[in-house]
Amino acid sequence: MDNKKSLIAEQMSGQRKRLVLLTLLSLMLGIAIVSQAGLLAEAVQRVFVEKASLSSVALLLALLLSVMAIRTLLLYANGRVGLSMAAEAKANMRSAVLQKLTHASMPSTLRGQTGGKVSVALDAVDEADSYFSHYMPRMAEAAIIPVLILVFTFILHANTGFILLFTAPFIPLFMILVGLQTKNKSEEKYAQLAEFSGTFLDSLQGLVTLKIFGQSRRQQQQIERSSLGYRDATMDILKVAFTNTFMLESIVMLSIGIVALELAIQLLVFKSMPFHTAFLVLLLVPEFFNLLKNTGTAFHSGRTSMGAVRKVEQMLAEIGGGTQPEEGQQSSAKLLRMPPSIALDDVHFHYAPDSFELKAGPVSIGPGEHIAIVGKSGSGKTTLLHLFAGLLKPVSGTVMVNGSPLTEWEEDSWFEQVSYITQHPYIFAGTFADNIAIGAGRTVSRDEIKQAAEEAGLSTLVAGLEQGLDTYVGEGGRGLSGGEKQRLALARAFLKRPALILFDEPTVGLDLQTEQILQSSITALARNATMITVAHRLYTIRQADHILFMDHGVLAAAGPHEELLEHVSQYAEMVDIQRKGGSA
Ligand SMILES: Nc1ncnc2c1ncn2[C@@H]1O[C@H](COP(=O)(O)OP(=O)(O)OP(=O)(O)O)[C@@H](O)[C@H]1O
Repeated sequence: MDNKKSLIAEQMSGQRKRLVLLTLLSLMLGIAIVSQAGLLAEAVQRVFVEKASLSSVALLLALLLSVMAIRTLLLYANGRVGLSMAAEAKANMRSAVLQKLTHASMPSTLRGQTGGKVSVALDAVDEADSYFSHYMPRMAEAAIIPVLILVFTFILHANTGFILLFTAPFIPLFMILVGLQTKNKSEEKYAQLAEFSGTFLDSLQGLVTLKIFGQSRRQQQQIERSSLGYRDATMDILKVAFTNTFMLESIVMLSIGIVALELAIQLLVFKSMPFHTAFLVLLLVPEFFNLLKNTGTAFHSGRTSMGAVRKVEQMLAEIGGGTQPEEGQQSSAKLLRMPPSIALDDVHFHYAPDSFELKAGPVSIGPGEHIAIVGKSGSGKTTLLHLFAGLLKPVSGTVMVNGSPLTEWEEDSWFEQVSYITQHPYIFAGTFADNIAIGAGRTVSRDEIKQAAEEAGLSTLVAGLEQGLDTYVGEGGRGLSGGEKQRLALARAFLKRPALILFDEPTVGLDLQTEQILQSSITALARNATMITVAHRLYTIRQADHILFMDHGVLAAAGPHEELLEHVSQYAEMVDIQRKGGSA
């Protein structure tokens, strides 16, 4: 997406046809308003001044009724066009946010508070609605109809034309002043809402921790503070809105009063104009000001929307493109489903310029080899695993897969080959079966899901549940232990049959039986795959073909276990500690 062009301008340029339609509808509406006033003035003139019979004006009244009906229809059509513009724009903005989040590099996606992002993606995008459904239709009307009425009034009675010409500019002038103030306030409101949502979600997720540390009262006060901040920001906007309405009403009343006074003087004192003309002008003037007044209100909500859209733009800019390759630069080369060879060619990575740095390479992993990454806590094991997975992009150097840079392989075909079993797999709100099925990336039969659950050692657990595979898990559902979650992630992997397995071995001690189930399932899964494990258990380390030993972000040594034991003293020390402690 081109960030230099504003999000609203981008949406508008995609909706040119609807904009033309809005302009045409507004023109027709203007003609209907003038015709309605003309017909009404004519009917009143004939019935009340010329005392014509009701039957002689029947045709005129029928015509008047049809024009009124047409005017209503045109207003409805105008609203419909605005609503469809808003629906399309909101859908586009949400998909832009989602696309950015899914395609940006992992660190930039994770930056900032989740609650804040949710509030921007939902509430701020929703607020953009009124720009398209309200502001744009009113602006199209304001650009055409008042001009039409003004020209017509000048033709009928030049004095009124001059009064309108003199008083009307106060309305847009006032709108601009108020609008500028509202835009900043609205941006402030969305910043406050994002902060409030972020604090609230954080507190909900960390409720147990807060309770244990006796911090729930402090957090409650913080929520209260951010909710009051949001309230104040909203009240500020409402204050501006009420002042705006009051001022607009005053200007309109005053202007209509001046016109009415001038008409009365012309009609009664100077007797220089016929009743028909005076009445017609008096019908048109409120229409003129009503339109401008509606535009004023629309302008206010338009500016509020623009503030919300600015928040969406800011979030898109903050997520940024990361180190994602440009579109078109990505190759369409598809990987074949077979264990890949992976190599690191002097890879250098950091999360931010002055943060943790990782240097690794050259490293070469053959197809089907099983690798263990070991090292102290914080030495960069998980970061290295993410670099292998392509979840993080190196700052310099290259990750090679089957002899070509990883970026040259089609991203989808790469992730189709990979299964990543983290220590804390994410369980989506849904049934056991749904959660296992997402591993396949295709529609799978109930039998396949059952089979995968069995292979991952989940069948005893599932059999003990009243609703079996249809039990709700994840948020709002039945809770799962760490070991159960990892087995569920394994079941996903069994459905997928990956060519590359990335495994973050649990650091917490699982009971012997669970550990054995996990171990034998992983071994079965890895039979025909390349596997890279962040290893904490001596057993896993010994079983690996090669060990990558990380020390303070640097790949300090690589080779088979026995060789490292013999030649790398720090490695030997670490293994010794593990042997004494059982596991790291
Ligand atoms: N998203 C991030 N942004 C900035 N720094 C990070 C980020 N993730 C991790 N780090 C830092 O990078 C360093 C390496 O982290 P990493 O998770 O790779 O270590 P590890 O060896 O896997 O540790 P452990 O065994 O404790 O899980 C740590 O100092 C950590 O604080």
